[in-house]
Amino acid sequence: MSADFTHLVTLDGLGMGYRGTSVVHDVNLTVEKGRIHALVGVNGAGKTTLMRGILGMLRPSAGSISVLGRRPNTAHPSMWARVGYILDTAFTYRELTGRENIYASARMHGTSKTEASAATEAIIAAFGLDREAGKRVRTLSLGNRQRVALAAAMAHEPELLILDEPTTSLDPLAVVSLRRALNSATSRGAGILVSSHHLDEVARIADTVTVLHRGKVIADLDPGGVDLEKRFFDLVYAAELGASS
Ligand SMILES: Nc1ncnc2c1ncn2[C@@H]1O[C@H](COP(=O)(O)OP(=O)(O)OP(=O)(O)O)[C@@H](O)[C@H]1O
Repeated sequence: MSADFTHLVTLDGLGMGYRGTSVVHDVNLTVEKGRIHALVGVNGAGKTTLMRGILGMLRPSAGSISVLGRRPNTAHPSMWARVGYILDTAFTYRELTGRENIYASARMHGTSKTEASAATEAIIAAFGLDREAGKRVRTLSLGNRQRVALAAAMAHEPELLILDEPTTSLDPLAVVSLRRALNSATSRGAGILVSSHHLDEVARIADTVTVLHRGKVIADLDPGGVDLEKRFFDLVYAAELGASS
C-alpha cells in the first residue's frame, strides 16, 4: 500500500517536553516521499524527543503531528506497519539470531511468511551480514548489533523511516551499505528522517538538513554547499551568543 500524499510527516508548531519541562518549541518540518531529511544538532538539542513524538511515544504539548496523514497517538496499529525506525539504542532481541530478529520484525510489520523470508535474505545480503546473521545477537559486537537493528527496521520496506543516529557504531563499510540501502528506499518512494552527528555523511546523503538547537529549528542548510560542518558550527555559535546576550 502506498501513501497518496507527498508529505509523510508534517510537524506544525510542535511543542513537546517531559513532565512540565519544555524541550521542543514551535517546530515546523516535513518529511517528503523519496527524500532524505537530516536533523542535526548538538547533544541535547531535542532530536530524539522530536522523533519520539513522530513515533507516538510522546504527546505534543502544542501544535500537531501528522504521520502518513494521521495523528500518531490515535493512529490504527496497521499504520505502524508502514513505518520503520531505530531510536536511541537500537532495539534487538538478544537471545534470537540476527536472521530471526530481521524475520520477526518483517512479520510483525505485516509481511507474509514467504515475503518475510525473502526480504530477510535480501537485506542480509544488502547489509553484508551473511556471516553474523546466524549468531545470537547477544554475542555480536555493538556495530553488528546496530547493523541487525537497521536491517530489521528496513526489511519490510517501510514508506517512512525514522533513524536516530544510525551510523554511530558503524564502520566505514557498514556506512556504505546503509547509504546504499537508504538510496534504494528513497528510489522506491520512501521518505526518511535521520538524525546524525556525522556532518560529512549527512552532506553525502541528505536532500534537506534542518538544524535543531535548544529545541528550536534555527536553520535549514543546503547539504550540497561548501563545508557543512563549518556552517553548522557558525549557526550554533551564533544561536548560543544570542541566547546568552
Ligand atoms: N526521558 C526524559 N525525561 C526528561 N528529560 C529528558 C528525557 N529524555 C530527554 N530529555 C531531555 O530533553 C532534552 C533533549 O534531549 P534529546 O535526547 O531529545 O536530545 P538529542 O538532540 O537527541 O541529543 P543527543 O544528540 O545527545 O542524542 C535534553 O535536555 C534531555 O535531558
